[in-house]
Amino acid sequence: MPACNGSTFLKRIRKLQAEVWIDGQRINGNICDHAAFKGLLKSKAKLFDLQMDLKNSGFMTYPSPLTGDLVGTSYLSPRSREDLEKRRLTTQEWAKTSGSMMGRSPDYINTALMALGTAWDAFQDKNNRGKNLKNLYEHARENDLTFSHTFVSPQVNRSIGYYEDEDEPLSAQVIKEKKDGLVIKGARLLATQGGITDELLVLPVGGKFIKDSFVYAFSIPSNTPNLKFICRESFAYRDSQFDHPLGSRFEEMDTIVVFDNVLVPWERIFLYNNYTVAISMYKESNFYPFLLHQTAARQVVKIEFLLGAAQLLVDTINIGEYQHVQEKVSELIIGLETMKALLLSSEVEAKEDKRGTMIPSANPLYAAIITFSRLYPRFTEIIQLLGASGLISIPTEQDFNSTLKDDLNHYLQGAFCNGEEKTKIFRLAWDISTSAFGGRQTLYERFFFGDPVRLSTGLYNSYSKDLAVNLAKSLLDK
Ligand SMILES: Cc1cc2nc3c(=O)[nH]c(=O)nc-3n(C[C@H](O)[C@H](O)[C@H](O)COP(=O)(O)OP(=O)(O)OC[C@H]3O[C@@H](n4cnc5c(N)ncnc54)[C@H](O)[C@@H]3O)c2cc1C
Repeated sequence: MPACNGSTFLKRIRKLQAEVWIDGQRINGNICDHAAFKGLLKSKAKLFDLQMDLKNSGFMTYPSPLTGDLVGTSYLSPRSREDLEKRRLTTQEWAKTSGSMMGRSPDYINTALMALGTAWDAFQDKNNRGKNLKNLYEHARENDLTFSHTFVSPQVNRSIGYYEDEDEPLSAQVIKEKKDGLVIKGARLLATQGGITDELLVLPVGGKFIKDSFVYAFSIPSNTPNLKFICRESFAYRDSQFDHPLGSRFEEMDTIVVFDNVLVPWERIFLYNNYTVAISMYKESNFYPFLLHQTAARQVVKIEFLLGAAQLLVDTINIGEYQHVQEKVSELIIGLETMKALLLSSEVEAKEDKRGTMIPSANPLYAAIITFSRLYPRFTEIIQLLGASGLISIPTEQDFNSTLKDDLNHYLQGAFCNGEEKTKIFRLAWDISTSAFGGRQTLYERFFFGDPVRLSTGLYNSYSKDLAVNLAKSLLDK
């Protein structure tokens, strides 16, 4: 089955029956109907329907190089700037359905698989691990699979000198080699959407003190025996779209992943005990530029959404004449235009690599992700500063369906609308900026791509500063 629609996707997830725990209980039955997941899964299903919509078929799908059947563009290995544009448009078309509140729409990890799978030869060894990766990429693309992923070890002790040396494994590690595969025991953080995607992609954790038993990468079905996903508290705590316009539809859930002696078949492993590959794999596959290109495309839509929400607040209580309000909204406009410029510049400066893959330029994309991790918390703050107490005077749908309706419509009216219309807008702004769902979004945009401090260090170390230094030097003695 190539590119699929929403109902095929939901059928697969329903059948999966992965071991997912929430509030101390293992989920039995249809996870697609569970209060914590049903909103998100319905929203994800709509993404698949959108890609199958004929009016989008020009850019959201392309003919598979294996079969000629249409497959999803997020799997497209770009050969030209036009391909990069197609990838960007696909991401943005999906992002618009949620105002980019679904950070893990399937295109995120599909992009990772595309990058790794295109460079499969770099993983090839006498055990055919590169071929395993190629098979994984093709299998995912041809079946339109969805993935969650993990590459962070438990946050136990992050000091520079810490070296895990416990009898009982903490970070997931290889504890046994068997005839049919590797046995993994221990935990990994933090798989967003863990247990509700077809597969879990497990990538090596970074760090200087990496042990042999940590040098592995594989993908396994989410329902692999002894693989547990432990959920945090759900932020989809009300069904009502009026009450929780975002949380009720786009709450993605984050999970701790526990490998309780999980057997990973050899054919699923594309890296094991090979430091050379572990160190070079991200650079060799252009993993980061591709993931950042998807990320920046999504984040552009997110700022646009926040800008729209901020302007709705301004209009609703008619505060647009104040200069500081104009300045605050302008901050969003400047952020949007900056992110758009960085994204497009990554495409203009794209270059072909030795495999003929068109690689977006990394520097503008690093600048974008680091900038965005600072902008986003400021933008949610601006929404709070503009909305003020209106963000908390937000009665529920039930209130508006009760005898209170007339009072609420009258006393909560806005400059040009009744109380119910105003509450709808302010509930949206509250769910962006102030609810538990909104708080998690802010944390997500700060950290999901890694610690922004260390990302800046990476940029400092990789950025060629010679031209700038020479320019400064040239002016020293004039
Ligand atoms: C909502 C959310 C969803 C996420 N989803 C996923 C997912 O699906 N898959 C996944 O793999 N990961 C996911 N992550 C995890 C993300 O990759 C990490 O948050 C990120 O890499 C930072 O690691 P950490 O959280 O362990 O923070 P830590 O590394 O523990 O950092 C904590 C603090 O210590 C400082 N610090 C620690 N070590 C150093 C150092 N060496 N140098 C300088 N400062 C240091 C940091 O700057 C920070 O202030 C998610 C995170 C969030 C918040």
